Amino acid sequence: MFDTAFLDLPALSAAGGEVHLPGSKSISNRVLLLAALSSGSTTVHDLLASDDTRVMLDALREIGCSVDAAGGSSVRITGLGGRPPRSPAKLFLGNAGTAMRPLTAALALLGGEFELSGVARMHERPIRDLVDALRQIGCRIDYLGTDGYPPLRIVQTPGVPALTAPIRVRGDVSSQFLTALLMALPLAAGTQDIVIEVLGELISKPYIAITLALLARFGIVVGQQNWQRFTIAAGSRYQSPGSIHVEADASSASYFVALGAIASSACEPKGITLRGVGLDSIQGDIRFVDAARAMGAVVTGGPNWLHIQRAAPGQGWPLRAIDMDCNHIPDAAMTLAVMALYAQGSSTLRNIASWRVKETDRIAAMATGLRRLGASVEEGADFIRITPPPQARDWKAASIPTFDDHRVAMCFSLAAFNPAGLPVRIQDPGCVAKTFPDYFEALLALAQAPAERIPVICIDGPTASGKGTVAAALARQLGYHFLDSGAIYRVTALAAVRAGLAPDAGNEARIAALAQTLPVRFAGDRVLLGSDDVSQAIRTEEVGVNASRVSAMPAVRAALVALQHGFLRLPGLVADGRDMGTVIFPQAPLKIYLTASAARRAERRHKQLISKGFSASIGDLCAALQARDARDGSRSVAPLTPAQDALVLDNSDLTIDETVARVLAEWQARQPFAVSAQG
Ligand SMILES: O=C(O)C1=C[C@@H](OP(=O)(O)O)[C@@H](O)[C@H](O)C1
Ligand SMILES: C=C(OP(=O)(O)O)C(=O)O
Repeated sequence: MFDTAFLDLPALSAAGGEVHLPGSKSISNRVLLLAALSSGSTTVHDLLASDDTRVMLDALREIGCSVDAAGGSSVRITGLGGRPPRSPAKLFLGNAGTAMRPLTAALALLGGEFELSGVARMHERPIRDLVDALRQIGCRIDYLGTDGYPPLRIVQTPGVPALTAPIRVRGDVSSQFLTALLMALPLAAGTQDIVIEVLGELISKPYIAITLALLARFGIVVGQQNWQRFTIAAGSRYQSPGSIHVEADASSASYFVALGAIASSACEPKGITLRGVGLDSIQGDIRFVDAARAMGAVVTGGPNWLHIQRAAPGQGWPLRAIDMDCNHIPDAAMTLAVMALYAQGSSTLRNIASWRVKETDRIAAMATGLRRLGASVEEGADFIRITPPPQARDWKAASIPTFDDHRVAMCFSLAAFNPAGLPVRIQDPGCVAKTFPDYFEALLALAQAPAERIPVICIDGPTASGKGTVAAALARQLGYHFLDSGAIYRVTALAAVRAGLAPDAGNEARIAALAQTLPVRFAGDRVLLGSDDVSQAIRTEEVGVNASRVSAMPAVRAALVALQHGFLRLPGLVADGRDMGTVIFPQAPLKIYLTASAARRAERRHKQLISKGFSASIGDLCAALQARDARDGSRSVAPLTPAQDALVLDNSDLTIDETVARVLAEWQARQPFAVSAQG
């Protein structure tokens, strides 16, 4: 997951390949709660692992259900099965509507003392309609903060309330209130039919269809008339299906359907294939496919797969503008707002008032981001109209605020396909953890950009200048890949010695041949040679000396060029070494030559050695450093010297953090975004 302050996506040019999407949030959290209300255990396969399901699982544990890992993405839930929940309990439910609303109803009916809270935004998301419905049947629920919003306290004596009259609930703010009642009220359906009546127009109806489909899987049949009257038959009992599979998330699919619709396919495989969800999904957001087709996308599909391709020019590309009632696909419709940037004419998305009370005010958030990109946007209480930038030159390089809303972050990544070739900055990309923690990894695995558009920061410099530490920290802060070219020379030296080749001039050709196909891989902090973890082995003094010798061999350096170029991948690279800016990435937009006085570097090395328990003399270390500088600076091939366009940064009097901050400031100053990193 990218948990950086921002993620800069370079302009993307094409996309293709296959992705298996994570599980549906709406199905996962419903199944978890239904399993918790059943007797015995239920194994849930392909469960979504994200913030929303984590808070639900934590809550279920807290109230006394057992939750056991069952291999891979499966968990086994042992339900309460008629036992009272453990109480008192305080439950933190993050920003998960699918946890807050259904748990409120279930716990109010089960009885006990509970406090339900969430993140600050959850305390601004309405819950009054549900609380009013539950109070009608005698449940005691108090507001702990603002009336009508979480946090809530439930203090309920156990025992099922007697329900005679129909229970009424408003359906025009969120369908989750009705879902919550439908999932909880079977607890009270022992000897009586339970009738729920919806007041006002029910929104987001397909989510009620998901609820009914999953209740049926747990043995509860609900009759419904016109989405207004729902009847749970007397004698209904939750019966675990034993095991259940979660479909992939149809809302998450929308970003990849859109990707297929707007990105060209430069090479095979053509288009985007999605696995795990398909045309017969029980999730209403699968209807996003119809909207994407109406805009021009070429979509084919089967029971659990979809394939999407961009239409031929003039036949759906550029996309067609649409005017659509989006009430049935409230989440996926946000993706249409970004697709509208690639359409001819203005697109209007209507009947989306609920956007204003979700993770953020989504109509306002989408309008902000779209305007920053150069679109004209009109917004009303329940609609948004988007007119794309008239010409490629009217697009702007934008820093997109995401307001802690996963969908805002995911949607706007698609703006990186803009015809102006501009990068897009997504602020706080980690907010996708709500439903799709690895979204950006999945996107970047499919997206392509020409090598010259992928940014590289080169950090070259002499030994003990701190370049490795600085480069690694920068890569972490930017979410970029990291090339430790020194480690590559060390691995080459190790591999040569292991192959019986002493690092002598006579073996240059053989070592170069070995370097050509060196099976080196970096996995997090580990360095692998084939399947062998050599992270420790390459750090010995002896390997260091040998690395210096092989690195002076022109044929070896030449053999390692392609391997180093291979590290240049989306979204960008920080490369640390001695010839990154001069030889390997001469086109890099930022080259830093990091140095410090020999005396300061000797001191640093001395501290390092002492901390590892070795004794050393600063004088000797200083002399050794100077000798190494002279050797590196005078070798015939790729001598250590600043590139002509490098910025020489002497960090003799700077800490590592200060050095990183300086380089980052240089990088930021070179970015085209009109708005600052945080703004
Ligand atoms: O029941 C559900 O799983 C959901 C219902 C929808 O909310 P509303 O009914 O508030 O529109 C949707 O936006 C949300 O992401 C999930
Ligand atoms: C509205 C959403 O979430 P929640 O389940 O918290 O309502 C969403 O995921 O877009």
